[in-house]
Amino acid sequence: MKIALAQINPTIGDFSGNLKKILDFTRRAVDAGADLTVFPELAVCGYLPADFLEKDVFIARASETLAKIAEQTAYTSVLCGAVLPSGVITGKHVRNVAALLTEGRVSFLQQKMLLPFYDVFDEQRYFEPAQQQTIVTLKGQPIAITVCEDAWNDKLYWPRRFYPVDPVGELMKKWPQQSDAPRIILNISASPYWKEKRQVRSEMLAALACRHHAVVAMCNQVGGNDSLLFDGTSIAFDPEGCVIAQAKSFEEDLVLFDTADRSTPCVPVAQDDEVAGAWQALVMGTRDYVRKCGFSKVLVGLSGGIDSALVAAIATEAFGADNVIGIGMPSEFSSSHSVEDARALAQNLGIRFELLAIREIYDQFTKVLHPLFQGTSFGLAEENIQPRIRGTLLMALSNKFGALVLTTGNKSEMAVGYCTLYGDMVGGLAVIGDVAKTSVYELSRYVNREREIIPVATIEKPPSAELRPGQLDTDSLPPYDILDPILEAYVERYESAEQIARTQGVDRSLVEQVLRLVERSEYKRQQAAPVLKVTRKSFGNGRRFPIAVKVQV
Ligand SMILES: Nc1ncnc2c1ncn2[C@@H]1O[C@H](COP(=O)(O)OP(=O)(O)OC[C@H]2O[C@@H]([n+]3cccc(C(=O)O)c3)[C@H](O)[C@@H]2O)[C@@H](O)[C@H]1O
Ligand SMILES: Nc1ncnc2c1ncn2[C@@H]1O[C@H](COP(=O)(O)OP(=O)(O)OP(=O)(O)O)[C@@H](O)[C@H]1O
Ligand SMILES: NC(=O)CC[C@H](N)C(=O)O
Repeated sequence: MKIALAQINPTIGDFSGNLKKILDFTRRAVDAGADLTVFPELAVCGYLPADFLEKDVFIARASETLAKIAEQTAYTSVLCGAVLPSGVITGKHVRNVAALLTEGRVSFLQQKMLLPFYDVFDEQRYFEPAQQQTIVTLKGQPIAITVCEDAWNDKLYWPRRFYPVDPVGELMKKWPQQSDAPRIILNISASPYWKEKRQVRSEMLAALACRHHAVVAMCNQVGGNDSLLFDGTSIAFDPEGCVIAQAKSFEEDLVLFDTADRSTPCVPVAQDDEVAGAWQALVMGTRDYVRKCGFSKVLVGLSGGIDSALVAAIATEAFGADNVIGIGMPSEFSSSHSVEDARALAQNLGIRFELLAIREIYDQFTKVLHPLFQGTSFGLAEENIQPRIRGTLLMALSNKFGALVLTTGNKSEMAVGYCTLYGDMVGGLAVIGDVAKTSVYELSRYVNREREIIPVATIEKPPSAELRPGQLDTDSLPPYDILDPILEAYVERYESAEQIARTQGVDRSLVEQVLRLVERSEYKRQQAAPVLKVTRKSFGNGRRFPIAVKVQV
């Protein structure tokens, strides 16, 4: 049997657009000789529509779309992720299903059994889990069908946690004894990216193929949906765990393999450069967020610093130089180099660069506030007026010209609250909000791999918010090479202060000071723009903490 993995980028709720994509890919797959074309989990409506799943009209449209796909692909067989009413009265009124479409109708449904509920996943909120798994036969070939998490109950992914049931094991027990056809496990997925995820995923699926002596093929969604970035990287393994087909990462793709063909040379799993991967993920996520929200142009405040430089480089790769505008807004505390460095970056990227003066506005603010502020000394209140003026100007430009403002804060700053609410936190998308400052440097060197795009001066100058004379980030924070490992251990791995101090050889009081900053700035993160997720644990709805707390770190 020839199977095609159709790795598509659906838009959540765009039933007609997703239908068109599914029909186009099916036609292309059949033209290439496919007997069965496989689409990702929830391909009909995109992953995850969240509370839209609670609206009857949404489910009705999803059901109608699935019926249209069946009708219009009657000339072949399709396996497609869909959502359907559950028909069971348990309080969860929908099912996450893999629908097999043959001869113009839904001929078989495999409902998802394991509903992930950790990190960014919240499927138990919506879906009715399957009670059982069934082997289906297509053209005389038995097939085991699973939906994403159903194949993930594996210690390679979860060193400490397992579900009590194993859908794949259950399916294999039901495999027809008399059949000498190859064992086939198909998995339709919406498996989001984080660094190293592709490695974990392919090791896990290869292990599954060997354990059950089966061909294992996974078709993954690609594209960005808000914070979630799907890398695609759909893949098929033979029963020895050799790769027999692999789709591209971060773009739509269609790959075919023959389940019985043992002549295909075993290709090694493509080795992924994680810095390049994160770059591609950020470009794709920025492009998809902005375009799926109906924008085509973006604005970035360019300070001459590295964060805004990296965000502008990502935006230029995503939209082309003509659609990115850099705005310089120096204040009296900006270094003389900041405008030169910002201008040099804009020139290297080929983007438009405009300067707006904030000095007079700042003076007006302080004049108006003077009667109330008099007798107090210059401090945070005055400092923060500057980013707030910049934020107001960027939003005015956004309103006038319909370009989305990109937020430039990195994960380290967001972790400790080193950013001004309603100031430099303005914007629709926190492009590098899951990139620690040390990784910002890594990515910037990657941007400059062939020629200097981000000026060397920008990379080499010590980080500074330039809100008061001679200010440096290190006045308030430990150096980033000490800060970032502490933050990673606390934010991503939930290690304790004692554990961090011991394993990193850092003074316990310094660790506690940093952890207190993290806890104290949760209110800022809950008001921040959505963050593109590129690590195992990012800020956003996969990391939920209350604000009004009194906790000991
Ligand atoms: N629990 C809570 N829930 C809701 N709101 C809460 C709150 N606690 C404080 N607040 C509010 O937040 C205010 C304090 O926050 P905010 O006004 O942002 O100001 P704040 O955090 O005090 O100051 C901003 C810090 O970020 C640094 N910064 C600013 C800009 C850029 C960069 C950079 O390097 O990129 C760094 C700056 O040097 C300074 O250290 C309080 O005055 C209060 O109104
Ligand atoms: N002079 C400026 N002109 C334009 N935008 C600015 C200026 N200063 C700050 N910004 C905007 O505010 C963001 C926060 O900048 P800030 O200088 O406080 O430190 P940062 O977080 O280290 O960022 P960067 O590395 O981009 O300077 C910048 O990324 C930029 O988008
Ligand atoms: N959609 C899903 O079931 C995704 C869960 C899976 N463990 C993943 O991260 O890829």
